Amino acid sequence: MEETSLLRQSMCRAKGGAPGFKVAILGAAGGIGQPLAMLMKMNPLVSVLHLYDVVNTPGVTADLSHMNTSAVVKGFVGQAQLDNALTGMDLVIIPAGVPRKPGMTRDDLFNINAGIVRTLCEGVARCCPNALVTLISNPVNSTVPIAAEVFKKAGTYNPRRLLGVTTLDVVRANTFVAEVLGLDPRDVNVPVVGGHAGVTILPLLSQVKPPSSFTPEEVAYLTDRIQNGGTEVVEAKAGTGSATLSMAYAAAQFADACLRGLRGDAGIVECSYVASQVTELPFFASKVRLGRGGVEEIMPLGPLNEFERSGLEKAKKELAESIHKGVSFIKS
Ligand SMILES: NC(=O)C1=CN([C@@H]2O[C@H](COP(=O)(O)OP(=O)(O)OC[C@H]3O[C@@H](n4cnc5c(N)ncnc54)[C@H](O)[C@@H]3O)[C@@H](O)[C@H]2O)C=CC1
Ligand SMILES: O=C([O-])CC(=O)C(=O)O
Repeated sequence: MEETSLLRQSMCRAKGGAPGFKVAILGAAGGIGQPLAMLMKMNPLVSVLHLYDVVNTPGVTADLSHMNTSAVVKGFVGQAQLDNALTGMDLVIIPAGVPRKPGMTRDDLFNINAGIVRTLCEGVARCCPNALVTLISNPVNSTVPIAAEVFKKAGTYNPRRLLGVTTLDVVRANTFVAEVLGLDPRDVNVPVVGGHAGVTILPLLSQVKPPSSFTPEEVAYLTDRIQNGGTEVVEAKAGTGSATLSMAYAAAQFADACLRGLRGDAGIVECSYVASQVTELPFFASKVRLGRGGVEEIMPLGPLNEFERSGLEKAKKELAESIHKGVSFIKS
C-alpha cells in the first residue's frame, strides 16, 4: 500500500508551490473541524492545509484531498505529529475540545478544554510562534487568556496575533435581526461585543447597519435570542453536541478575513475577543481591524444606550471572573 502510493506520487510531475497561506486546523476531525476543513480547502488563499487531531485525520484528509481545489491537504494524528502539523504555519485555527450537552454552561467545559488548549498552544510557541492563532474552543472567555499566558511563558506572546472567534455571535445577530426587520441577512451588520458566553455576548442593536430602530420588546427578544443562540442549538441537538455547521461557516468567514488581512487588503473589520484596552478588562470582544500584523487596530465601542450600558456592566463582571480563571490555570 505504502509502496503503491509512493510509486503513484513519483509518477506525478512536480508542481511549483502555489502562492498562498499555510493553515493548520487543530481538532480537524471533529464536528466543527470537518466542515471547516472543507471550507478552508475551498479557499483560494490557502496553499497548504494541515489537519491535526488525536483521531481520524487520515480519513478526513484522504476524503478532502480529492477535491479539485488548489490547497494541498496533509493529515497529522496524535501528539507525536503535532510539531510537524504546526511547523511553518501562517494561521492556526483551534476548534479542539469537548462541546456542551444540555444543562451545561460553556464554563463547565473548562476542566477538559483548558488542558487541551494549553498543550496545543505550547506546540504553537515551539513550532510557529509568529502564526496568527484563532481560538474556537470553549469557554473562549477563558481559553484566550490561557493561550496568552502559555505564549508569555514561552516568550513568544504577541497580543496582535491571538484572536478569540466570536463571529458566530455576529452571524446569529445578523440573521435574527434581519428576520425581525424583514431584510436579507447579508445586508445587515450587528456589532456584538464583550465575550462569548451568555450575558457577556452583548449585541449593540443601537449600532445596527442599516440604521434601524427597535421596540423595547424587539430589543428584549433579540438580545435574549442572540445571547442564548448556542444553547438553542445545544438543546435541539439533545446531547449530541453544539453548533458545528454554522460555526464552521463563521470560522471560515473569520479565517478568510484574517488571511485577507495578512495579504495586506485594506479595511478588513471583524468582531473578535482580543487583548484590549477598550475597557478596564485585559480581554474584550469588539470590532478590530485586521492587517499584515494581525490585529492592527481595536475600534472604540461607540455610543451605547442605557440598555447597552447596563448590559456592559453585567458582561464585564462575568468576563473578569472568566479571565481570572484562565490566567490562574497557567500561573498556578
Ligand atoms: N467559539 C465559538 O463560537 C464556538 C465554539 N465551540 C466549541 O468548539 C469546540 C469543538 O466543538 P465540536 O467540534 O462540536 O466538538 P467535537 O467533539 O465534535 O470535536 C472536537 C475535536 O477535538 C478533538 N480533540 C480532543 N482533544 C484534542 C487534542 N488534545 N488535540 C487535538 N484535537 C483534540 C477531538 O478528537 C474531536 O475530533 C468545543 O469546545 C465547543 O464548545 C462550538 C461552537 C461555537
Ligand atoms: O453553545 C455552545 O456550547 C457552542 C457555542 O459556543 C455556540 O454555539 O455559540
